[in-house]
Amino acid sequence: MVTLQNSDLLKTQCLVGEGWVDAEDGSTIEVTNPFNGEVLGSIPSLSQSQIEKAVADSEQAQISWAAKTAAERATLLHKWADLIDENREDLAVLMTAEQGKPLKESRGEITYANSFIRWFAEEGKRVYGDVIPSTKLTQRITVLKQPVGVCAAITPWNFPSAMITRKAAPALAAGCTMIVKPATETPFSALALGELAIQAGIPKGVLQIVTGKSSIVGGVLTSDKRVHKLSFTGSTEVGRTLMAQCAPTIKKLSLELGGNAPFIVFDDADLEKAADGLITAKYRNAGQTCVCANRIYVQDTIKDEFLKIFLKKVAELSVGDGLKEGVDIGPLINQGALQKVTALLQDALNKGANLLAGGDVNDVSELTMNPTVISDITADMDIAHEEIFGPITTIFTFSDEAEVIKHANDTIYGLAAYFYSNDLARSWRACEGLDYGMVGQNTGILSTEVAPFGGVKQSGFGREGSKYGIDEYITIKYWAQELG
Ligand SMILES: NC(=O)c1ccc[n+]([C@@H]2O[C@H](COP(=O)([O-])OP(=O)(O)OC[C@H]3O[C@@H](n4cnc5c(N)ncnc54)[C@H](O)[C@@H]3O)[C@@H](O)[C@H]2O)c1
Ligand SMILES: O=C[C@H](O)CS(=O)(=O)O
Repeated sequence: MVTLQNSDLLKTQCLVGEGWVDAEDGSTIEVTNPFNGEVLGSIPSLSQSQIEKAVADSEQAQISWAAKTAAERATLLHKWADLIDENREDLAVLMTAEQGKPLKESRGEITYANSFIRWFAEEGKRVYGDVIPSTKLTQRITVLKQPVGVCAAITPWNFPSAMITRKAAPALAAGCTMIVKPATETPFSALALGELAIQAGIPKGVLQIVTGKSSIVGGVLTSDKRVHKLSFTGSTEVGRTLMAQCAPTIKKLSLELGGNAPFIVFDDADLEKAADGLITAKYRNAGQTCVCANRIYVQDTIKDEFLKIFLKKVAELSVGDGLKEGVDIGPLINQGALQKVTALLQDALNKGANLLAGGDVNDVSELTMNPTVISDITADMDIAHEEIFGPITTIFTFSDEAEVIKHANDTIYGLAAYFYSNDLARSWRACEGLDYGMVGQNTGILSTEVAPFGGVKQSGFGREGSKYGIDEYITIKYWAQELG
């Protein structure tokens, strides 16, 4: 079990329009701690009719929620954020227990998740329309911006809180209501956020958190014509499925999908900073983030010097139970994840990659993989093309700038890319040449609520955070008035 200061935060029921409920047939899904396999509790597996009822309640609640002023909604959102701040340690402990990431990262995620609530509470007050000069003296043209209405969100396990508030905050600020289906691996973080939303005074039905079989919950949320928007964060494979399921009802979509980030170290880079940046970009959340450095391209003339610096830092990483202070790398989320990562590693080694560090499971737990580094990666290796989603650094070598940009872009994904260089002209060539939604220069982390987060190509579309994020939950209405 997990020990919390505020026991109200461990919710084992779903939050729907009528309040906290069990599955009508009593069915449940167990939730385990990936570090030690301990059962933390269980959550309901709601029925199709319960999800349909949630949609009806969301539609009803949206009428009065949208009738509030943006300032009134902001007050409630800030109260929600205040309660999240007050319960940050408990929320972090709950997240580490169900997801495995180190406590310091969980604390950081709660702060990051809360930043979206604070940001969009204020952005909701700036949903401005337009008055357009008409071509006729007797006509007036006005552009109104209004909330989309009932929205749905389906979110991943790797950021159990931030991926929810990155959607719910702009939706609620805009006057929409939202039904969230969190990953079944990490529901408690989502349900705790729901509890605090209710405590903040956000009316029942405005934010609902539902759990159950993905096919049942997702089947309703993607097909019900009363749901006007789906925001999905997860794998590209599932994104394709959900996009197709939403097509018959022409839903507004945001898709934040998979990544395959290149990380380029040019010969003019500060190698110490590049090594630090790569540690962050590769090993955060045990490599289980959509923006993790997946392919590391090091210019041949500085490769040996860079590897010497980097491998020293890798050796200093601490692997263990995320609930223990000082741990840098926790477990992978489940056996399937470990098997996928291990298979990618073995395939690379079988095809000639060199093992420079790690390569095995740490005996502290069945799912904790030691930080691993392999070099001499070639295009015939699966790891050169697939999203690794594990703590494996793959080192490629290059000589020519144009060549590396071409290789960096040779993927179906287009989420994040990174490069280290201090040359002005090269920086512009690299940033403009990299076909990605986000580019980090001389940094290994892009997470901030003030900038537009999202991808191109098969990493999806739509943007979250920034002044752009609220547009995903807004419709534009053009009003022509003939006064003559
Ligand atoms: N672009 C981003 O912002 C971003 C952020 C985090 C994770 N991701 C991506 O997510 C993936 C890892 O997360 P994951 O394993 O949870 O992804 P996933 O796609 O397996 O699952 C994501 C969510 O979708 C649900 N789901 C799965 N199949 C479904 C279906 N048929 N119908 C309805 N819902 C369904 C899951 O239960 C979960 O809630 C990686 O590819 C990662 O790159 C992307
Ligand atoms: O994995 C997905 C997250 O969006 C990464 S980040 O924390 O937003 O950078």
